[in-house]
Amino acid sequence: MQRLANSSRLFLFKHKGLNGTASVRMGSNNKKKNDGSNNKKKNDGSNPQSGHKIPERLKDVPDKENPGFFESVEYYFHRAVQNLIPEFDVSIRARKFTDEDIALRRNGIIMLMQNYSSLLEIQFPFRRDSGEYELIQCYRCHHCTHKSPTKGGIRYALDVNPDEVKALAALMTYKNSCSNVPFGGAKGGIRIDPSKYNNRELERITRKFALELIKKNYVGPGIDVPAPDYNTSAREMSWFYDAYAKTLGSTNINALGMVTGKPLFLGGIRGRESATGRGVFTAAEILVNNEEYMCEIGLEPCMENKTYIVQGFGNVGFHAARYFRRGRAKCLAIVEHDTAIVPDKGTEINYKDLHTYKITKGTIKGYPGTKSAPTDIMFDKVDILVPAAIEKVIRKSNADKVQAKIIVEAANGPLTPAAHAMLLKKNVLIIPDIFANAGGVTVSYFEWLKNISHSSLGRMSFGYDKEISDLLLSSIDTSLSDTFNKKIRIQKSAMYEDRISNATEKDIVQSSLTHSMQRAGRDILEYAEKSDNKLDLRNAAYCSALFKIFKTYEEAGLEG
Ligand SMILES: NC(=O)C1=CN([C@@H]2O[C@H](COP(=O)(O)OP(=O)(O)OC[C@H]3O[C@@H](n4cnc5c(N)ncnc54)[C@H](OP(=O)(O)O)[C@@H]3O)[C@@H](O)[C@H]2O)C=CC1
Ligand SMILES: O=C(O)CCC(=O)C(=O)O
Repeated sequence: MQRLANSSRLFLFKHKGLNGTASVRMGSNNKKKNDGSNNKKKNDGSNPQSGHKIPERLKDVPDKENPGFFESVEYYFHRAVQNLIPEFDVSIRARKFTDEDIALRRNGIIMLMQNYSSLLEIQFPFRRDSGEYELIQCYRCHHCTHKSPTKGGIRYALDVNPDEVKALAALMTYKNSCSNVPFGGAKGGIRIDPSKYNNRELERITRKFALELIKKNYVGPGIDVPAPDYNTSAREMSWFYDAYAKTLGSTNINALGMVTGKPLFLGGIRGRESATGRGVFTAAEILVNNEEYMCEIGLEPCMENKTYIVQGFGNVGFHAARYFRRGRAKCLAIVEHDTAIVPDKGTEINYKDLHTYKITKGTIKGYPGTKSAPTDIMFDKVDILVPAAIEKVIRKSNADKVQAKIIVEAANGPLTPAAHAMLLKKNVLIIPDIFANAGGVTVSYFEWLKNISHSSLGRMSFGYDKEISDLLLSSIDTSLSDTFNKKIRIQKSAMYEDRISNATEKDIVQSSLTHSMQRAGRDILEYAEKSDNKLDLRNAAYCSALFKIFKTYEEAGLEG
């Protein structure tokens, strides 16, 4: 298939920002032509000709087998900034700054957008039920605070460390912006293997961590709002909330908004638990239904019968797998760290049942109607690979084994920059984390809105909407009857009747989530379209995110 992307093409596009419309040339292509070697982007997508340089310390990131997680995100950040310099400058120029000031101001904002704002490291002694003491290490990082509150999950794992939380917090800043969630970015974690603690111990650890953050005014409904992530769920969020409600939050009417992903009866929202997996599927669907993109990678533009493999059968993987099945895609394997399972020919996995099986048995191994397979089955030939476990699972040393045509990054950072570059070269379509897994934080935002407005979504409008639509139909009846001079009654379909009479919060959450993903997807594809490589959706997603953050900082002013 002829690639549409062409590195020697000039792209003139219009950006309609708050300061009006500006024409900008993107990337390196606005350079005059020479021997052709100088004015092209490099294979890794970086664009040295833009005037913005990737810092020397990050130069070898795209070659490393195991780069730092934060430096990988920084590397993607700088690649995107190289593409955005002309847009940034047009935006500043419109505010009547001198040429010298434009460069200073632009570089100042770039510095703000890249670096984290603060990183809190907490250690506290903890007495186990056995009587032994341990020192528990926890972290919370606030990345960009251009919008308040900051937002991002809390994970429990042995490899939680400062580098990881910084990277995950930065990803949250860019993810929120990419999906138009009006928050800054944050992330936190506790360095424990939760499977080694009983429930009472986990509750005490969670409450202690929460209290440390509360005492320091580091979390709160308008400051920083945690949520579930790897190895945490609604249960930990309840403990977190309760620790706040019983202390500083006892006088705060918005206390419920201090954490999201809570259980329903504690201010949670319908649809949050499945939101990340649902969003992963929606992101995939947007691309899989796009004829041009499917033509580029040689696939039919429809979800039906596409094959998929999911790595990680936790919250995100479970729901993503369920939605792919609902979209009539065909599961080839589910991969966990101890095993993989492959459905017997002609059978389909009932994911809810498999989820219960995993909770009861502690593994997916032996699930009826499936065979065990080695975990490297994830590198088999498949249309869609969904890594939904942890970061850096696809690296320089195994990227060439990947045979998938599409990778949907359900986990945060599952590909290293080296793997990303190698797979792009192989024409693999990578749907990046900051877009693909944004469903979770999007619905967390809806939960926060519900909490601070003290009303479930739709509560004040369902009855009114029904009355108005009944009135509309009866006025159409009257008008048709008058026109044709006989009694005419519009028949309501059963689906309409059901939707309008039985509307629930979940309907609003799900349709708003789909709308939000579609809008973010459109913005990303617009950036991809005007770049040198339209398959590089990561770069396009970063551009989409960074421009909005840039505008926020720019318009707020930098002197405060
Ligand atoms: N929860 C959310 O709303 C969001 C999560 N994410 C990201 O999605 C990813 C998964 O999160 P989530 O589903 O919540 O976490 P969970 O803890 O619910 O699930 C993680 C799953 O991955 C499995 N797993 C861990 N390591 C491996 C491995 N090396 N190979 C195969 N499977 C593995 C775990 O198995 P086991 O149980 O045996 O350990 C578990 O089944 C993380 O990167 C997270 O940051 C992103 C956005 C939102
Ligand atoms: O729901 C949220 O606030 C954050 C979810 C999260 O941690 C993530 O998107 O990585």
